[in-house]
Amino acid sequence: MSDPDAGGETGDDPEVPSEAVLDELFATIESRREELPEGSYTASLFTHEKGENAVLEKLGEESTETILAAKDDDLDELTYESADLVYHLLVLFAMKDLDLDDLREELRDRF
Ligand SMILES: N=c1c2ncn([C@@H]3O[C@H](COP(=O)(O)OP(=O)(O)OP(=O)(O)O)[C@@H](O)[C@H]3O)c2ncn1[C@@H]1O[C@H](COP(=O)(O)O)[C@@H](O)[C@H]1O
Repeated sequence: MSDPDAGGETGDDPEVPSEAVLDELFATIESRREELPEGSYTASLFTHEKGENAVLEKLGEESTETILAAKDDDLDELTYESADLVYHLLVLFAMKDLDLDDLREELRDRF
């Protein structure tokens, strides 16, 4: 995870109920995209010299790490790597002008 002193907003904030965490995270990602603060890892993904390939590569790495954690039955590691994976997926969504409602609608349509 990012250093919480490097500009994180959600962290362990007790004001954010767990069911709102994804929305808060996505709002933070969109804010980083708009403001591009220095020292922000998220902002660096939006300005990376590799363009969107930077986040696509991270998605590949985090997917592999998630799979390896599952194969090892390491549930703490599986949770940690899954969070990395979801975070990078949300950065990709923001890059593509998609949002969580697009994901929710797609999932709901499968009920
Ligand atoms: N949720 C995340 C988040 N998850 C993962 N990461 C970063 O994604 C990168 C993952 O790369 P690596 O896997 O190579 O790093 P690693 O986890 O140290 O190494 P591994 O053990 O996984 O190999 C790290 O730099 C993490 O800090 C994240 N960076 C930011 N956020 C959120 O984004 C918000 C904004 O943070 P800034 O990016 O600092 O503005 C924060 O408040 C957080 O809520």
